[in-house]
Amino acid sequence: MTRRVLVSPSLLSSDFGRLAEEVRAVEAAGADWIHVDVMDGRFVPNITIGPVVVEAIKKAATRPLDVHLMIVEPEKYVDAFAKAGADILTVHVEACTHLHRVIQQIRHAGAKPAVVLNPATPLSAVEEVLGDVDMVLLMSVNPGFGGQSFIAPTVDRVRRLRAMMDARGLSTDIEVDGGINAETARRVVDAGATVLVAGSYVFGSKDYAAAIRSLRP
Ligand SMILES: O=C(CO)[C@H](O)[C@H](O)COP(=O)(O)O
Ligand SMILES: [Fe+2]
Repeated sequence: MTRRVLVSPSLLSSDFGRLAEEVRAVEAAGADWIHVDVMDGRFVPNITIGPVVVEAIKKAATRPLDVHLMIVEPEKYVDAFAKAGADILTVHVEACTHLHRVIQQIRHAGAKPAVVLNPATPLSAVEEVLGDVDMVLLMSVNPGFGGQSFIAPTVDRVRRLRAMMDARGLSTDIEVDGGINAETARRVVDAGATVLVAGSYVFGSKDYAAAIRSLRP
């Protein structure tokens, strides 16, 4: 089956001093979504941005904002990020004591809920909520930094997650984040991924449009 594949460039590797320009540049280069990495220095050993900056990105963007929350107690901030303009809000299952409740909270706040798994978290952690989310994100690096190498067993995890969805008659998006380039993109798309996050590969290239094009099947 041929599925549509979306590219969501991660602003983590963009020039933060020219954030609005970078957003406009990747959109002109063909980005489908804009991936925004929120880190709190607790869930991951790095700190990035909060709702105020997401609001500024929203003003520059015309494409959906795909906001990846790498924070503890996400339920405290979901409403603020939705209000700031997040279209898709993704929470780590490892950070949620009441995952189902947080998913409901995201939908109630007007955003599309998604859940994300670290590379070592079993797929069974999302099994009970597969019917409640718009997307499942599989991390293909340990979260916290851009520019890391793709963790190869992710390909088989994508394949098994797609089979779990197929068995339930679901065509939910599977996003992959970390170490995505033209070669790893092809492997995860063949396994059933439908959304590709790419930070250093896109923003580290001289030609954003060529980089984005090379990720598509
Ligand atoms: O969530 C992330 C890191 O935690 C980033 O989205 C990811 O690392 C993208 O960067 P790259 O494509 O350079 O690996
Ligand atoms: Fe991310």
